Amino acid sequence: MTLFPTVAAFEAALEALPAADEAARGAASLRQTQLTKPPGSLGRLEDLAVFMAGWQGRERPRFERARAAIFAGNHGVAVHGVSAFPVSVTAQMVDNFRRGGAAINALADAVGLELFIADIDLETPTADFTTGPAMDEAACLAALNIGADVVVPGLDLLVVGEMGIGNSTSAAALCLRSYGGTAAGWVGPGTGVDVAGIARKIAVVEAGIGRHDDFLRTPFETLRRVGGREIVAIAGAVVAARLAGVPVVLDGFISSAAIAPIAAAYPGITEHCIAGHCSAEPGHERLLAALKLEPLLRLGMRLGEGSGAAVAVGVIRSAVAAHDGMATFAEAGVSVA
Ligand SMILES: O=C(O)c1ccc[n+]([C@@H]2O[C@H](COP(=O)([O-])O)[C@@H](O)[C@H]2O)c1
Ligand SMILES: Cc1cc2nc[nH]c2cc1C
Repeated sequence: MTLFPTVAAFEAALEALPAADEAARGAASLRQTQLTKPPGSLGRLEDLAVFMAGWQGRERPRFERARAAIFAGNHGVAVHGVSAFPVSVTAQMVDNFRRGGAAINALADAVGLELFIADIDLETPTADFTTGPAMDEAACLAALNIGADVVVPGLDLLVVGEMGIGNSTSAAALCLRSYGGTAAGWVGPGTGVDVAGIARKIAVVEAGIGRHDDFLRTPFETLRRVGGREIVAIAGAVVAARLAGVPVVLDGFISSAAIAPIAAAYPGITEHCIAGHCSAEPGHERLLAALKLEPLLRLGMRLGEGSGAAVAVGVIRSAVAAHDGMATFAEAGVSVA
């Protein structure tokens, strides 16, 4: 099924984002007060359980089927020497994901996440956005729908992650356009570029935003002109998950930047999202503040590929398990008086 057959369909979805189920949230909050613990003593686990209840629309959220969708794309701006690694690594890492040898394979296994890998036209990198739009409208719509398609019926939680050499430059451009500031404020080492590499990244971000400035008027246009296919797919997956009532765990700087153009125009897009962690990429802290998301974890990770979000899923799983498995005061015969 094509959830977003046209740009207008995508924009209509953004105008009508569904809200959480307040009755389910209320029932879950009440249950939290009845469980055998002092009120509030499970801290953020309590909020997570209520959050999951609200988006799933059930007092006792399920954790039977959780999926990590990892999108991969290649970037034309990589020709400017903005990454510490060659573009060929993107496809090689996708092979590694498929063979089970990457960090995300081990981390997804550890928390019971099924893994879905979508590599998008790796042999045809997006165009260099310093000279023209990264994608045409058809390619951008196709990527949105590749993302939307990962939201299959029956999912209880979706993790979004990415792999794409050069994509931290694209992410910085999306952040600059969405939230202002300076290119230097959003650019960081990514895979580990040196000071000269950071200067090249800043120049590329400035050139890209300068080149497209007048045309970056909608989330779609911003994603199309300075985004990348894996980034657009994440945006499509996050919006599709919202329409399906599936809570989302965002990974690092690039995954979070994928929704920045949408969030700048429609701040409510983050309501069904959890920031799994705050990565070591310096722009991520600033971006999460702009998105008004408090990260679950701060582990100094900067890998991408959904890895930090996968670790955070362990915490969310624990929150749901406590909410579902604990006895109430009445059941346990524990007297509060
Ligand atoms: O998730 C993050 O915050 C993160 C921070 C730095 C790098 N990465 C990963 O590294 C790649 C982007 O870095 P770069 O230097 O190639 O732009 C891409 O494959 C990301 O998954 C990811
Ligand atoms: C090896 C490698 C693995 C990655 N996983 C996500 N981004 C990555 C970038 C590199 C370079």
